[in-house]
Amino acid sequence: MSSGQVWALETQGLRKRFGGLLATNDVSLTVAPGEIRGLIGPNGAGKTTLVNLVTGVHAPDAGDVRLAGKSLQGLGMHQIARLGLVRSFQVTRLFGNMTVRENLLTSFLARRSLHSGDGLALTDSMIELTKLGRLADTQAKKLSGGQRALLQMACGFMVPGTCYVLDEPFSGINPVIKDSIIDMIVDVNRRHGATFLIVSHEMSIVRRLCPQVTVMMEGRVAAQGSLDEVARLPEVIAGYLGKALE
Ligand SMILES: Nc1ncnc2c1ncn2[C@@H]1O[C@H](COP(=O)(O)OP(=O)(O)OP(=O)(O)O)[C@@H](O)[C@H]1O
Repeated sequence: MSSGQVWALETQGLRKRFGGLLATNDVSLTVAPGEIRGLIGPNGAGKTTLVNLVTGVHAPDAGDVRLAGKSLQGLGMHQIARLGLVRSFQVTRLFGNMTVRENLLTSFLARRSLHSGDGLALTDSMIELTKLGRLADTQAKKLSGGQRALLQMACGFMVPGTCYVLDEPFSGINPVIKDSIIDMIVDVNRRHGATFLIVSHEMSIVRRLCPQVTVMMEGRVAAQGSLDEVARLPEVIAGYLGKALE
């Protein structure tokens, strides 16, 4: 990469202390535009803290976050989201009495001021991507848990994000829905050039989705490379207590 590279997402020396514990300790990483980056590491490594710092849930004690070259210093969660950094969709609320289609359209309309696009067309394309076509006019409360998770994620993609940060998007989700979520991420990445930072413990999915992963351990970036490269590093193996990254 040339030195003039503008990263989709960049953290510089991010530090966050909780009492005596440095949850993130000088974390610097760069994610290129259109990349799908994995963020892995053992329990307690600081991954969620990093996500919270990047998305403005926590203010860092030191360091900075840049989105497309612009510092996010001092900005709150909502301001950051408005700039196009969109967080995991586990928190997106669905309206149980509304249909799948209405939920998607509502997500679009709630952020209408941010769009230049056509809400109906985007809704149709999300219904196609999620393969929820048969259920498009079904109320959200009648969906299975997995289908609801899929719809929540699709609602998140109705936000015009340039960079999506997904924290454990596959946890507790059945394999069929997992595949649909993976397809949706790949499609949003290819079609809209969106950038992703994905925290996951599911190595087979990380291997499929993420050409490069960043490994965090004890609050620091311990390694970066392809999953197979980093899985061979002694310090990574030791950090996972000798368990293979499978
Ligand atoms: N709000 C908080 N107050 C105090 N300690 C916290 C807080 N949030 C996180 N921590 C601590 O910071 C460390 C890093 O936690 P974090 O949740 O970021 O790790 P993680 O890599 O996401 O772990 P996991 O994979 O288990 O979710 C842990 O020791 C955790 O207990």
